[in-house]
This record gives sequence, C-alpha cells and structure tokens, in this order.
Amino acid sequence: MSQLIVETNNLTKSFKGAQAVNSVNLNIPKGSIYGFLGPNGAGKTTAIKLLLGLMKETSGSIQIFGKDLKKDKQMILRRIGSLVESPSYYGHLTARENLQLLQTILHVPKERIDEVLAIVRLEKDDNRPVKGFSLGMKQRLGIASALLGNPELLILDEPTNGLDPSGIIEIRELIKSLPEKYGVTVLVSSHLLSEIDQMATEVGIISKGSLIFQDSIEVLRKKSVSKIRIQTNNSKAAWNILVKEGLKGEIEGNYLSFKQNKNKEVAEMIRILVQNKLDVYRVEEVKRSLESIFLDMTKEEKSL
Ligand SMILES: Nc1ncnc2c1ncn2[C@@H]1O[C@H](COP(=O)(O)OP(=O)(O)OP(=O)(O)O)[C@@H](O)[C@H]1O
Repeated sequence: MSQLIVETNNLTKSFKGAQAVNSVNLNIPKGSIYGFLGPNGAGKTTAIKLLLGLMKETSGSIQIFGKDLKKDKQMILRRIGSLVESPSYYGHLTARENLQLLQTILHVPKERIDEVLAIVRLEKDDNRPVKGFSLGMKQRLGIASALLGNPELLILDEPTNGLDPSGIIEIRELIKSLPEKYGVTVLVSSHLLSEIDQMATEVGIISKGSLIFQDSIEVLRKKSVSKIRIQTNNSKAAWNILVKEGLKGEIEGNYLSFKQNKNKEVAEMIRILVQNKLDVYRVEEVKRSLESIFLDMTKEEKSL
C-alpha cells in the first residue's frame, strides 16, 4: 500500500452533543488528489479545520506525514498549505505585494514569489491591486499563497465555489497539474460529484458526519454498472423468447432491459430475436450516473 500522508483514527467532533464529524478514518495516499465529497453541512469544513489544528477534536487522532498532529503540530503545519473559506489578502495591495508580505513571514526565498505566480498564471497581473481581480483570479492568488511555502500537502476547501464555468475549469486544471509537476498531495473538498470526478484520484464521501465511501475514483466509477436496453416491434414476444433461452430481463415500457452486457451475450440476444422474425429497432447501453449513486449513498446514509 502506498504511503499515507493523512491518516485519521475515529476522528470525532461534537458541537453541543451533535456530531459534525463522526468516527472518521481518512486515508490520503501520497501523491493523490483526494476528493472530499459531501452535501452542504456534511462536515467537510469541520474535518478540514481539525486537520489544520484550527479546531480541537472531541475524540480520535490525526496523523499527518506519519506524525501525531497533537505532538508535532508546528512541524506538520509548516509543511501544509491551505485555502479554507475565502482567501485573505489586502485589496489595495498588488498580488505581488500580498505575496511579499507572506514571503517575509514564511522566510522563503524571494524567487518563490515568481514561481507561484507562474504556477497559477498570474505573472502578467502581478502589479494590479487585488481589489480589481475577478473571483477566479482571487482564488488563484489564494492558491499561490498556499503554495508559497513549498507545501507537501495542499488543503483546499471548496476552491471552485462561486466561480463561473471558465473559472472552474482553470482551477480544476491547476489542481490536476500539482501532484505530477510539484509532488504535492492535494485534499480538495466539494459538494459536486462532477467536480471531484474530473480531478480526483481518490474519493471520500461524507454524509451527516460519517465517511460512507472511501476508495479510488475507479472503484466509484465501477458502481455505475451498465445495462442493455433493446427496443423491438413486440416487447412481450421478445421477452418470452429471450427468457425461454435463459436470459433474465425486464420489460420497461417499450424496452426490454438486460443486465447481460458482454459483447457475445448482446450479439446472441440480437441473433435470437432476428431468427424469431422480430424487428430490432434499437440496442442501447444505459449507465447509472455517478450523480445518482452519490445521491443514493448520501440519502440512505448506508455504507457501501
Ligand atoms: N462552530 C460551530 N458550532 C456549532 N455547530 C457547528 C459549528 N461549525 C459547524 N457546525 C455544524 O456542523 C455541521 C457540519 O458543518 P460543516 O461546515 O463542517 O459542513 P460542510 O460539509 O463543510 O458544509 P458546507 O459545504 O456547507 O460548509 C453542520 O451541521 C454545522 O451546522
């Protein structure tokens, strides 16, 4: 198993008895883009604040870079960059001036400012006051600030919230490039599955404080099993013939639907129907969308 950058053990945070984060075991592998997915109020921000030591857990423990957050907080936090809620900056100062302030606090070389401006593609706007920036540009400056200290782990809480479609694509592409180009592990939260689907390699789904799914994006995608729908000139007759041949299917309106979806099985079904003089109008593959899987998981709150 690959090395875990973040590992939590029964992490729990209660507010007046209500559990915002409930026995969560996060496993974030090194070099991954971990998509932390959940509807609004599910507990994402609370969990992230616990990882950043901004809040104290009620129970459980947090290991980051293989060290206990309670024991080695300063050392761990120095190796993390984060963007939680809106980025903070001075609007009357330029992007470069804002980064210079941070650079002196973090004691990183001046050249790092040009590097992070280039990573987030703000090098041409570096001398403009930030108050004139678009939301997407401000968000990119927030990510530049988070990257300034050369972090090994970058934590981004809903970084695309409030952005227009082109801003969303820019931020997504930027995040996707980070592990490979700069060796950073990324934890990114979102309430949109489509967002996570397009950038994450690992996924954790949180609902009402509990982690209900955690695995690779491929495993989540496999849950969208497909079925085959066939439309003929006589659904009932077609169904009778195929069932007699041992194929299990269902009638759905004008269509027959079958779980058999291997090429050979589909070809066999069509051959049987044609040999029995039925007209085959359409053969389609229907996939359950990831969106519907996510909705089912978060509605039923059952572990998968
Ligand atoms: N400081 C607090 N005091 C009391 N309750 C809180 C506090 N912070 C969060 N909560 C509650 O904890 C639960 C989880 O909230 P959290 O902000 O972590 O969710 P979230 O998944 O980040 O959602 P969103 O995307 O809307 O921010 C919510 O029910 C929220 O009301």
